[in-house]
Order: sequence, then C-alpha cells, then structure tokens
Amino acid sequence: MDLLLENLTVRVDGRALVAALRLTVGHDEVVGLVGPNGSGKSTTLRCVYRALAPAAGRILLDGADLHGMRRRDAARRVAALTQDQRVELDFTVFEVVAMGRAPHRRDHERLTRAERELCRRALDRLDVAHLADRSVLTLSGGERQRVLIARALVQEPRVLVLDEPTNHLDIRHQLALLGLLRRAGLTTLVALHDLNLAATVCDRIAVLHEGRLVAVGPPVEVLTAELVRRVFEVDAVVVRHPRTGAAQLLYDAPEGPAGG
Ligand SMILES: Nc1ncnc2c1ncn2[C@@H]1O[C@H](COP(=O)(O)OP(=O)(O)OP(=O)(O)O)[C@@H](O)[C@H]1O
Repeated sequence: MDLLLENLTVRVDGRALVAALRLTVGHDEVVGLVGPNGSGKSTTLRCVYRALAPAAGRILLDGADLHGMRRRDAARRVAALTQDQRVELDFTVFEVVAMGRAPHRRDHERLTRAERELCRRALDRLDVAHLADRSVLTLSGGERQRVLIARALVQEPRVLVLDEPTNHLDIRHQLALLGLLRRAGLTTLVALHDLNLAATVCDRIAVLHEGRLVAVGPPVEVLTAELVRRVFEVDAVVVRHPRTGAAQLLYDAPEGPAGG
C-alpha cells in the first residue's frame, strides 16, 4: 500500500509545526524520519495515525484520503507505536497483544483459533512469548515496548508508523526490531533519533528541520557531513561500514575530551 503525504501542513495557534510536507512511502519500503528535537517528526506521524488532523494537504493510502475514512477502516490499515503509549491496566501480555485485533472484530467476540495463533507468533517474533501470562504492569521498559510492537503487528496493518521504536531497547533488540521491520513487507514510516540505525535499516531517509522537509533519499546520499552540521549542528565524519557498506557517522567529541 502506498502512503502519500501531500503538502501536509499542521498548525497550532497559528504556527505551522509542519509545513507543506510532501513524502511518499512505497509498499514494502522503510522510510526513516529524522531531525532535531522539535523538528516536527512526531507531529507528522500523529497525522498519519489520525491523532491530529492536517490544517492543509492530505494523507492518501493508495489514493484514498485517510482522514475521510471511518475510524475502524483506518485502524485496519494503519498501526502505530507512539511515544506516549501507556498500558496502565492490569492486563496480561497476551491480552494486551490480542487488543491489536480490535479493529477486525465485533465487541466481545472471542478470538478465533487463527487469531490466537497470530498473537502467539507475534509474541515469538518480539521475543516476549515467555512473558505471555505476566501482568504488563510488571514489565521493564524494553519488554513493554516489544509487547506494544507485537500488538501493532497482530493488527495486520498495511502501514506501520513508529515513533522512536528503539527507545528502551538494548542493542540486540534494537537491531532485531529493525530487521523485523525490514522483513515485515509493510509500508513503514519510522521516526528515529539514531542516524546510524536509520542508515542501517531505512531504504530512504527524510530529514525534517523546523517543520520542513530538507532532504530525502537513500541514506548514503542524504547523510553528508554538511547536512549533519547544518541540520543537527554537530560535526561528523561519514564513513562506510566495512562489511555492509552502510553510511555511518563518527561524531566529533565535544570540546575537552573525557579524561583529557
Ligand atoms: N499541541 C501543541 N501545541 C503547541 N506546540 C506544539 C504542540 N505539539 C507540538 N508542538 C511543538 O511543535 C514542534 C514539533 O514537535 P514534535 O513533537 O513534532 O517534534 P519532534 O521532531 O518529534 O521532536 P523530538 O525529537 O523532541 O521528539 C515543537 O516545537 C513542539 O513544542
């Protein structure tokens, strides 16, 4: 499914938080949204999972206006992992993952055998099967994050929107998650702070600066020392990973090296 952000503009109190953003994410493509704090990444994603409505422009899914759809129809197509998703009720991990089926079921309908199997597979893929019967209230930050990603997958969306999904994850689970996103076969838009992770996993990177798209393209083309200095205000050397060829940044230490 193709996702098209067509001249997306979001205004709050007359100020444009995102201005005339045009971006496509193709079927089976992983596009990374990067940019400094406050550049409009979460605001953009919030429009895609319909927590915010655009002031101007449209979001199209295979040509259909996402904000014109019934809530349930949108929820069958788009799953989101947001920054502020909390699970404060005493449900088990399995129950929380099963909630991802809600857009596909009528209220109080029992899960089918196939749906239970789908949930089990998602628990396995996110390495949380051993926690299935635990209360979500007892989980660590990284475990909870993986449970919420499993819930997004059982929603069987066509489009996946993730806001900083590697938050709380140790490096093994960060890489495992990003590998999973690559193999998921979904239209994926993911906000990431870590430019090296973004360069490792994304087909294309879109760079936001003060609410505007300033660059988009394959990581090796977009992540230049000049762009990193202009947008992120840090000095870095861009190298190629000796085994994968991915662009990777080596940042200059701030003045006064540790221990120096
Ligand atoms: N409801 C709101 N009212 C006023 N300003 C807002 C609102 N929501 C967001 N903003 C502002 O819009 C700008 C963009 O915020 P956004 O959360 O999209 O940035 P971000 O790129 O995701 O940042 P971060 O990297 O810090 O998560 C920020 O300056 C933020 O303070």
